[in-house]
Parts: sequence; structure tokens; C-alpha cells
Amino acid sequence: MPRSPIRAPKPTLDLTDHLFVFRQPIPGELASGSDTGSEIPFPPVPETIRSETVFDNDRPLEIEVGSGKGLFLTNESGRNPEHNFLGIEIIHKYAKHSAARLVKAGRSNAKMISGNAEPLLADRVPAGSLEAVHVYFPDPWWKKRHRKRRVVNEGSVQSFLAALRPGGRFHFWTDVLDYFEATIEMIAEIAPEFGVPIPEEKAPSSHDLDYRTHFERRSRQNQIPVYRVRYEKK
Ligand SMILES: C[S@@+](CC[C@H](N)C(=O)[O-])C[C@H]1O[C@@H](n2cnc3c(N)ncnc32)[C@H](O)[C@@H]1O
Repeated sequence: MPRSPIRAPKPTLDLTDHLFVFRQPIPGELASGSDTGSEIPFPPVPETIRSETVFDNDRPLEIEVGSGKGLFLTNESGRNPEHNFLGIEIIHKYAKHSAARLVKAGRSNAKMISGNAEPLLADRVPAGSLEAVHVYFPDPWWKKRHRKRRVVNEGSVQSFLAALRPGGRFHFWTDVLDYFEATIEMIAEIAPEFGVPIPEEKAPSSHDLDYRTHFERRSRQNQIPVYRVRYEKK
């Protein structure tokens, strides 16, 4: 199913407090991050990602990998103002769109990073520091030879596990049964500290944006089954 187009935020909307840009250096390229073109003004990601460096306070930090249009971050940061929420989205225009949504909603406890979540989780998040990692409806990469591109893979699961505090949560929802089953099996094998998956229920929806994410809305409106679990680190 194709994704619906998104509108670019108004250029007058100031996103600088809500959007960091992370660009991995490309060998041979100057360290200026020139692949973001004229959009360099967004601040770079702090060397260490924690509430103190990103939000200037010490509240529990939850990270969402692949935020898409930012519905989860916007809703959840409103519901839970005592926590901080950081979304990481690799497609710049979606990261900007999500940041704009957070600005418009007046959220001071949620921000976006435009960039690849995998190296950020592996290298910049201190061990045992996160309250939760959320991955909702990751790109399926159906073809067998492309499966190694899946964002939930052996390496990222190890990073999530290391980054979470004891008792911290990893939420994984998808509508791709094969992805779901392969992930459950892989976690049981390589990350027993996550224990058994805990089923999560779909919440009743009272209005058109009252879903966990845009992809959850799309699946539910099209009667596509969704597989939802949570792990809690031992
Ligand atoms: C299928 S969409 C789902 C978006 C949203 N989670 C939802 O449920 O509506 C998956 C998103 O993950 C993003 N993504 C894929 N790989 C990523 C990575 N390595 N780091 C950050 N975002 C990534 C994609 O650009 C895309 O926006």
C-alpha cells in the first residue's frame, strides 16, 4: 500500500528546538554534513543522547525508531508529560514533518532526530539509560535477500537491550506476520534477558487520530491484522 504524501511544514515554523540532524560522514566528504544542503541550520545530535543533553532535565527517556509522520510521539508525549520522547526518522522530510507536528502541539518533552537510528542507538545512547524503545510498523523488506535491511535485526536488538534500563520496555508492533515471527524467534535466541513477549492490546479509538501510529490506523481501517508485543528487560 503506497504512503500518502506529506506536506512540508511552513518555512516560518521554527523547528530548531525540535529537530536535530544526524548525518554519518561519507568517506572523502568534508565533515560539514553537506548532504543536508541548505538545511544545515538544524543542530547536530549531541555526542551522548540522554535526557540531560537533549531536554536539559533528567526525566525518563523513551526513543521511537522510525517515527514516520510522528503521531505516536505527539500523542504519547501529551499523555505522559513526565517522560521525554525522542523520535528518530531516516527520511528527512518525515523527520521535519514530525518535528513540525510537535511544535504545533506545543510539546517541550518530545523532539526528532533526522537520521539513521541504528548507529545512534549503538554508539550514542549510554548503557542502561532508556525507559523504552518503540518500533512500530517497521518497513517490511519482503524479499529474502533484502531482509538484512530490516531495522529490527540482531545488531539493533542487542543495541536496544544494552540501552534499556532493567525493567525498561521494548515495544514492537507490525502487520507483517513473517517479520513478527522471525523477530520473536530471534529475540528468544540472542536476547534471553528480554524474557517472554507480552501481548499488547489494541486500544479503542475515539477519533481519526486516536491510533498508536498512522500505520496502525491504516491497518485497522483496512481490517489488516496487527501483531503487538512488548518486552521488559530483566
Ligand atoms: C512503515 S513506516 C512506519 C512509520 C510509523 N512508525 C508508523 O507506524 O506509522 C517505517 C518508518 O521507519 C523509517 N526508517 C526505516 N529505517 C530507519 C532507520 N534505520 N532509522 C530511522 N528510521 C528508519 C522509515 O523511513 C519509515 O518512515
